[in-house]
Amino acid sequence: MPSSPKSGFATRAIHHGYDPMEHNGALVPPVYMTSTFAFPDAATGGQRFAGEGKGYIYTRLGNPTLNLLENRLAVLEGGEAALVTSSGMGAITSALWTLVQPGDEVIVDKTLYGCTFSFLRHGLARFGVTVTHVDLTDGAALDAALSAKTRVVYFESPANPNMRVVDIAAVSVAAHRVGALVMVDNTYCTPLLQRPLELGADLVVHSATKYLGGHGDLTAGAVIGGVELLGRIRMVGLKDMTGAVLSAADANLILRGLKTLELRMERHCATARLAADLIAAHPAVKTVHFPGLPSHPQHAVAKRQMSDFGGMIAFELHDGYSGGLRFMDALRLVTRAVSLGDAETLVQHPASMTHSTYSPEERAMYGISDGLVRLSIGLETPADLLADLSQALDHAL
Ligand SMILES: C/C=C(/N=C/c1c(COP(=O)(O)O)cnc(C)c1O)C(=O)O
Repeated sequence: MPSSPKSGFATRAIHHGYDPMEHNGALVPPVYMTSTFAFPDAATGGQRFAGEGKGYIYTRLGNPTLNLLENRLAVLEGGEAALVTSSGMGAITSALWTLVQPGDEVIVDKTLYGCTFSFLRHGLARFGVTVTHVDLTDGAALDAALSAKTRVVYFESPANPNMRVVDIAAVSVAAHRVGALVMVDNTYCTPLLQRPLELGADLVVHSATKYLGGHGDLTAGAVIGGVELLGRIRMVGLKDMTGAVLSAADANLILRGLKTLELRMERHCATARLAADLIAAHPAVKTVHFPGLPSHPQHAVAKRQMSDFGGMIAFELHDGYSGGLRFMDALRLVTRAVSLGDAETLVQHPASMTHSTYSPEERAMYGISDGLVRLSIGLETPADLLADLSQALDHAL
């Protein structure tokens, strides 16, 4: 096997779990574009359904291309097992439908991606699950909210869109005192910058649509954690509750994306630092939310649990939403679009776009102001990007 668990991140991302000499010398893993798998005889078919012996049955239950991607993601995140889904929401809902039942409680951070917020508030809550929003940057608030009914503590760090950073190790210690599971959405960081399982979390989820795929050409998700939990999430949440199966074609694109993940994240991070400094210095800007700035309220936590500060920036202009509109519409290189983690730098307005699932009152309560603008810093030549941001900010004065 070309790589070992002791190999570096990029080596494992490129080589883990695949040896060309076991596949006719094919450098690139074969893509199993099949929905179902033949049984050598009827008895074997029944044994496979009974979970006896190895062998594939049906792609929604498992597929060699998906399994290679799952093994690679597990080793990168430091987990025992992983499963992949057709979207980030597919990963999140497959996991939560498996883990909670009526009468349980889920404690979630105040700021979440809009559809995650909506699933929790308007989905799970309709089925007798109590969803409590807590400021998870406040340890005392979490301690006061935890109870024997708490099944899961869920958060994003950094959070979409206002970049709040949650202390993963501290929340994990508190949650485990009452026997709750800790589930961290690691989309913004990727396992290169942050590995929540190593900090005490029980599960990690990703929108692999973003940095892991890295090229804006697919939607996908992933769950990584212990083998027992992942087995339950696969056979309950994914197989039956959501059916959110990933295609082998898109799994292959993510395998390709992982090969350059380390290189891409290094570039995203380096350009984002330059962009954050430029934005913070511009007279049109009131506040910049970037974990790498000393002014960030959780800068010390970010420095401790992240190896770099990522490619996402959120900021507010003195002239609020109207200033934000002028800024966004003046951009010529940056693309006005939702999503993030692509080669192309993207800009969007959370209050009217990705977080429009929140009511105005909820947005005010959960720290998503009408004037907030979100940037996903891409891979363009930094000087070109900074020039575009600078000229567009001048329009927001
Ligand atoms: C349009 C989508 C955006 N985000 C999505 C997202 C998901 C959900 O991931 P799928 O979109 O279902 O792959 C999960 N977790 C996080 C932190 C996310 O940002 C967006 O913000 O721009």
